[in-house]
Amino acid sequence: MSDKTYIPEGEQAPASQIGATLEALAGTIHARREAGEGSYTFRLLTGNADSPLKKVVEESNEVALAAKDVEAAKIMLAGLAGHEGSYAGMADAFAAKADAACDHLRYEAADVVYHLLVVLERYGIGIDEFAAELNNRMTDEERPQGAIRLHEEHVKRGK
Ligand SMILES: N=c1c2ncn([C@@H]3O[C@H](COP(=O)(O)OP(=O)(O)OP(=O)(O)O)[C@@H](O)[C@H]3O)c2ncn1[C@@H]1O[C@H](COP(=O)(O)O)[C@@H](O)[C@H]1O
Repeated sequence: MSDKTYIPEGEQAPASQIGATLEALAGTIHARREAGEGSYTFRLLTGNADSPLKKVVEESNEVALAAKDVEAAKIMLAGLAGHEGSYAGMADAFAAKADAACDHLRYEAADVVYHLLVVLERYGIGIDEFAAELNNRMTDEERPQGAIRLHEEHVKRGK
């Protein structure tokens, strides 16, 4: 746990699926600091600083394009509304396109998260400290019990 963060006294840290997944991935990425040139993650962590940053930008762009593909398929589907009987084949095809585009969106989103975690690791920001950043933005009603927080002096409030 980073010394910039804390869990309020008397609260238990929560357990969750996405938490376990992100923690395992962040742990793997951290361990790759010692892996050597054969590891893609090692190369991103130790090579040219621009490489992982470019990947975050590139993969974020892929997320946007994938989402636009979902939108396009949905627009085509909506255009057929009320005429599905006459264009049943087309409606099925656009529905399948939208579904495949959602799969692609999820895939690219995972690429963004992986590369983002690599960037955070490169600059020594652990997964808990990142979680604390998100937790600090939540209202007391939204935030899970025991969620880790940032100490006040590390809270940034934007420019
Ligand atoms: N989660 C990932 C992960 N996600 C994406 N990538 C890599 O990121 C790169 C993305 O490159 P590309 O731009 O070619 O993207 P693409 O996905 O092929 O296609 P597009 O995004 O262009 O559509 C590929 O080389 C992927 O293998 C990842 N590489 C590693 N991991 C995790 O990190 C661990 C350690 O990896 P290594 O260091 O390579 O052993 C792995 O076991 C995984 O758990």
